[in-house]
Amino acid sequence: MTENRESLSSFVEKQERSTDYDKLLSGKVLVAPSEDQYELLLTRLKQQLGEGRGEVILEIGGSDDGSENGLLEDELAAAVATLQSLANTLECSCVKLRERKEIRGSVVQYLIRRVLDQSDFLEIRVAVVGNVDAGKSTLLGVLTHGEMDNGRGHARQRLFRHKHEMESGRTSSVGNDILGFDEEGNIVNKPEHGSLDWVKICEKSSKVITFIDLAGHEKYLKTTVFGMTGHAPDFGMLMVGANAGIIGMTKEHLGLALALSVPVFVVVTKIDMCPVNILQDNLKMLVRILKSPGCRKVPVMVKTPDDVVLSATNFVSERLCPIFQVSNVTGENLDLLKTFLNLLTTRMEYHENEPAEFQIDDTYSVPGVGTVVSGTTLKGVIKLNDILMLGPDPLGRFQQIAVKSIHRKRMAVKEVRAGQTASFALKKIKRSQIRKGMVMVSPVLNPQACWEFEGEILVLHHPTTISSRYQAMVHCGSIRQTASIISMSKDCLRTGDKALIHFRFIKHPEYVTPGQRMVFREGRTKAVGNVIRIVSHSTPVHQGNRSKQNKQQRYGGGGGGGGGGGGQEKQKNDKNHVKNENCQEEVTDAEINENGQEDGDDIQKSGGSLRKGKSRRGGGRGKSGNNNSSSKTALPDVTNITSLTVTNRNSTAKVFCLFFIFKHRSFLKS
Ligand SMILES: Nc1nc2c(ncn2[C@@H]2O[C@H](COP(=O)(O)OP(=O)(O)OP(=O)(O)O)[C@@H](O)[C@H]2O)c(=O)[nH]1
Repeated sequence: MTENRESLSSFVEKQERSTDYDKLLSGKVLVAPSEDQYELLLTRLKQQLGEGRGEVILEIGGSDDGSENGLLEDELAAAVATLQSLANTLECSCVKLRERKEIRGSVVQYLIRRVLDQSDFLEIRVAVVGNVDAGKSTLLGVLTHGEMDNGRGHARQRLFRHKHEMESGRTSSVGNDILGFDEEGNIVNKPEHGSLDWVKICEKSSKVITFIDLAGHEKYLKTTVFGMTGHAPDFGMLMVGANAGIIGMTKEHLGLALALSVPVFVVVTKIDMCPVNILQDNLKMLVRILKSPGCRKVPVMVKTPDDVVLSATNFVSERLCPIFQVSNVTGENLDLLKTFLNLLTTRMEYHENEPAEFQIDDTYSVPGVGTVVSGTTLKGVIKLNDILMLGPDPLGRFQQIAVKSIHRKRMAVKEVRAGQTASFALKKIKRSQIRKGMVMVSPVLNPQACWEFEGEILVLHHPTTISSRYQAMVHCGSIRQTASIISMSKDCLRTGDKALIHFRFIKHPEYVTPGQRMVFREGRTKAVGNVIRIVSHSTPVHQGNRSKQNKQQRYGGGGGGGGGGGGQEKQKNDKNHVKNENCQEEVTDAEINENGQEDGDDIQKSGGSLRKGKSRRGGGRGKSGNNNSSSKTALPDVTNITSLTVTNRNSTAKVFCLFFIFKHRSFLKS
């Protein structure tokens, strides 16, 4: 505990020294400002609110150089009155968070939060990860519904979205749950008959925390990675069961958050049922892992309201890792966690003045409304009736689309800004024409899809070596598609190696932009990096030219750099690719299946493409074959698999013919 305090205070000291501490708003000038000083204070506070997207935490009476060791009682009262007047002028609330005594007097921290109109609120996204049974869904149920758990899965029942989740008690899809805070920091969630009215929550909230509830089981890892990349979380909440400790997927999920530079805080659950010695051992192990050279975090146990404010105000740094110990059954320490969530501020920089960019992470068909897409606005502002370019389709084309209506957390709004998630109802388009990973962007961007791109990646884990022709799943924003390595800046890659890699998507072109973070993954093999360069791709214009164009795209004509292959292989691939173009609906179907039902993780073999998960699961729908064909067809390196399958199919056909002839020999003779 003492060690913990030391690490937190030394971390905070370093942070404060390294940042340009705002003496104006924290200093004595607040006690009795002149008219000019008041104007200056107003301008500075406005600026800080802008930087903090509508809120800021201010400290009065302290300074980093020790020149002001707190304010006397009457000074403090005057300073607080000035701050409150400034807040009122800017239509903000002013809530006291914490007070401490220094040599001379008090140092106080205040939360200044802009009072927004009913249709607006600050949005923070928290991805909830951790091993199966760590208590993720239970904690979210308890936080959002305000009712304790019974230790036997009572609280999580409200959050499950599928019958099989109810039955198995396991989350399999990406879920969204919201927790609203008003300007004073009070929770506004008020369940009525067990369910929450999202619109009411949003209307009453100044800040809404969206929890992206991810699956803990390894077989749903692909969905979990999608949640981390496609839903653009601001923070990661890593859940650890007190009695189980760091087991199963915990390290994998922590590694993923680190790889994607998502700041993580840890919540240790079930402290009510864990013997003290086991809890201590597991905490020691957790701290050791967080401090290890691979993580380089500064773990801090959050035990008091003071710790909460300190860790929340310093959490913008990726290095600090607050640890909470809670019980979903007794409610112990849940208040600390709630206060912490209320104080979280978004870490991402969003560019509202740039042309609009929206990434689609889900599609729906709503009766009476039509096709609806949901996702995150990455840049710009999107307004009702705006015309955007939607794409790329399987041929890499974009089409104009009009925004019919906009919802933020189920609440109808007129516009949505960068950093906010939203759902759009679209005019004149079928759901089957849209898939996850597509984007809607401003026409001024003149968007181009690409088959190939260059990325700089670091291999975090691979049991052997990665070489050209290796295939794995690329996760990049909400894009999730297998890509093959065309060439690399090194002959082969092992764990820890970094290289510049030329990738090629195997199914259809995608919209990727330089600088985007990406994960390249196959089972537990994982590499992370950034998109460096797009290898441009000329979009086919005429349907009639499809087959020729595709041939060109696949073999370098359209984008250059495609792998070689014999003439026969080319023909085979080309034929199969034409089939691919028509598989849009099937792709969408498969995606729905992944999100909604059992989500078998794609397991792909090096140099081949054996999609275990999908083919196993997709059988029921009778469409899985196409998935196989699309992966088989795309690249020369998988032709061995293709010919193998074809041979197998031929031999099956031969056996069937022989059986048929044998069975009906008498009839055939006659
Ligand atoms: N005693 C006790 N039980 C808890 C606590 N938190 C969760 N549980 C129980 O632990 C079990 C597993 O909780 P879940 O919330 O389903 O775990 P999960 O991490 O969401 O699991 P997946 O959805 O499969 O990833 C349930 O039976 C909960 O009632 C806690 O703080 N104390």
